[in-house]
Amino acid sequence: MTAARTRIKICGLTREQDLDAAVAAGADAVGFVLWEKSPRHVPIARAAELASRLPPFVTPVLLFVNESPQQVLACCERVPGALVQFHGDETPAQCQEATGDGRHAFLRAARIPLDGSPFDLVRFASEHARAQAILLDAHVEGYGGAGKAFDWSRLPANVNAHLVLSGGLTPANVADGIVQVRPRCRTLAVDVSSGVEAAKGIKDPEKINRFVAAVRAADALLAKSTHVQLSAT
Ligand SMILES: O=C(O)c1ccccc1N[C@@H]1O[C@H](COP(=O)(O)O)[C@@H](O)[C@H]1O
Repeated sequence: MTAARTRIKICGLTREQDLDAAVAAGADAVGFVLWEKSPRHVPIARAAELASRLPPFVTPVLLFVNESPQQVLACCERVPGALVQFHGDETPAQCQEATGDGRHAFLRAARIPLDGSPFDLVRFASEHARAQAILLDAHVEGYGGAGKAFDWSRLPANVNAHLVLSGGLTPANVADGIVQVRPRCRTLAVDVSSGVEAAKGIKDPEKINRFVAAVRAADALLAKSTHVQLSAT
């Protein structure tokens, strides 16, 4: 399946005006970083307050790094309809326990080496088969949100999973990322934090708009090429 609309997640929100800008631009999901060591950290009460502004069909995502299952579950109770993002070293069993045995859907981040050393994504996706999607980020110190892109061309040709491409995406490179990664997976979403910021935790509405426009342009390009391929058969 290559012609579906690319879903968009804007992550690391800390302010009402940034959340509103993401929604107005057409984001499908917005992320709140609950890991205390992040410069974008928000306490759960603040995440819940921001999430309460969301209109229907925009999903709040709660990002954790190696958090206890009890705490993850308690946070999910505070944000109805939240999707969980595990961005640390969580095992499949820990993800399962922390989401109440499947009560809450979750994304599992795969951290792809930047130095070209091998990473078995097909195996990782199969080990984390209960994840709604596998989120791809660059392997960086501090777990994520570093604005670093890995080499997309090294991904396997066929990953039987829904993927979320992240790590160093910007309005300038996201279309290339979509064109390279979409054909390799079941469906593709993109996730951005640093690339639409004015400063850490502070988003730039103009960058958000340009990011969303670039995603839509890539979608249009792919739809056109799929149409050309279908007409030729
Ligand atoms: O945003 C953070 O500070 C963060 C901290 C720890 C783990 C993940 C974090 N952010 C996520 O990292 C990816 C890539 O972000 P970027 O666009 O390269 O800045 C994305 O999923 C963020 O949600």
